[in-house]
Amino acid sequence: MTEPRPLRVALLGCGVVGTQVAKTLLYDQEDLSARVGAPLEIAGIAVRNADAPRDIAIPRELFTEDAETLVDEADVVVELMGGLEPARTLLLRAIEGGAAVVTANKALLADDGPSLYQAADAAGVDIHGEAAVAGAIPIVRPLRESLAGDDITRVLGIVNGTTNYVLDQMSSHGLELDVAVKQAQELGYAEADPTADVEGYDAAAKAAILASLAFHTRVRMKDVACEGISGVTAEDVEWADRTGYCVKLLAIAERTSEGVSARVHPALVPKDHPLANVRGAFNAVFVEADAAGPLMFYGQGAGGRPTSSAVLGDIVSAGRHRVLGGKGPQESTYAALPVLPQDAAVTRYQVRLEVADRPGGLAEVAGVLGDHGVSIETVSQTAATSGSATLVLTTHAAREASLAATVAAVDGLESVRRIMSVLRVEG
Ligand SMILES: NC(=O)c1ccc[n+]([C@@H]2O[C@H](COP(=O)([O-])OP(=O)(O)OC[C@H]3O[C@@H](n4cnc5c(N)ncnc54)[C@H](O)[C@@H]3O)[C@@H](O)[C@H]2O)c1
Ligand SMILES: N[C@@H](CCO)C(=O)O
Ligand code: NA
Repeated sequence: MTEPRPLRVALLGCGVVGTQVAKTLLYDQEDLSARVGAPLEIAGIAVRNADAPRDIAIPRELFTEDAETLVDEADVVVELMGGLEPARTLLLRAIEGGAAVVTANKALLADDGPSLYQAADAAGVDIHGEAAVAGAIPIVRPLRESLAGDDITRVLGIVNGTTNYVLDQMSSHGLELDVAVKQAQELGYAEADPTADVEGYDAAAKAAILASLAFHTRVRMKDVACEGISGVTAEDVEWADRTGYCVKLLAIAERTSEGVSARVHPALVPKDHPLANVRGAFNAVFVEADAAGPLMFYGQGAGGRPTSSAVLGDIVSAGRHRVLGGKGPQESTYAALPVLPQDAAVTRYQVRLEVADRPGGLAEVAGVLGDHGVSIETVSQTAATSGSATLVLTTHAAREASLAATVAAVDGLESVRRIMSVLRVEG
């Protein structure tokens, strides 16, 4: 039998994730090749500056500044640069040239996944993006393949390691938000511009990908209602703790009788809920499926080495298809369900107010909620400074739109000095 020809892997980008992928391809080459069924070789690594100082474990001759020529020579192109361009153009070039594509780029997949999937479909090549959602955790493949025979109703997850790390540090060590973000950058969790993490855009891209996979419906980044953690204060985290909750940035994708919705926002999660115990940069994704019931996926959602695990799994998968024939699953959007607007979301809320500590104040607030059809589940009042008190109300499930109108009306009451926070309660 003739020896299969080597598969040439082109890496685009050599940062936190790219460096780890390159090192494993070089040093675990024998095992990876055996799993693929053909020798895997690095064709080259495209970087901005081939002379920049880099990890000495990677031979210098692999670096090139000519990404286009490298793409044209490869069987599998692995994009680890991030950003929309030139990533999109290079991947389309790779696909059109007949190469399989692996990417960790959730921003690109959530913004323009359909063009890439359509191009891959037309060219008959694989496109894989396991690392794009929840880093090392296998979640894309389980949704696309293992659960393809079931109906998913809800996906609820902590999918951004940086913000989970930051909220955890604020809660357990009393750190300020910006100090904790710096640490997350140093640990290799944050995006090149950490605003994408802090403002929830990274989680929103992942929510769009999760919703698309779960509901067989095209959900793009622009469809996801997004609020990050920049408005979460040390006081919010402290009050959450006092009232039995943790603050977590959640990505939620839901199917209702009207359609599908996807949103990202900070939320209060009860301390006894498993999501409350997801610490540091770890991620967790809950999936509720009709027949399977609840499923939980948990693991490291960020960092070079954990993320490289998902990328390498995709490289092996794409390589196997090259050797054995066949190709990975295509995009599935046949259900084409309506994508619902943000104010259709229904959740419970915790509203914290500073009120004048005088008779009738609580009744006035309760009256406004009642007038707006928002029902109160629990209420507690704590005396604060002289003459004022902190009122913490938890509501039963209410529509986002009713709650917004209620909060505006409460703010207008004479007895209310300040709306301290309005946080959704999930889980
Ligand atoms: N770091 C993580 O924990 C993690 C986890 C999951 C997914 N991702 C995704 O993986 C991708 C890479 O992330 P990272 O953390 O390694 O980023 P990084 O910033 O550390 O690395 C990106 C590298 O690509 C290079 N690059 C950018 N544009 C280029 C161009 N035009 N030509 C050549 N090189 C170019 C940069 O110089 C940099 O070295 C991103 O899409 C990110 O969202 C990262
Ligand atoms: N910046 C991302 C990397 C993983 O996608 C995070 O913190 O989760
Ligand atoms: Na993953």
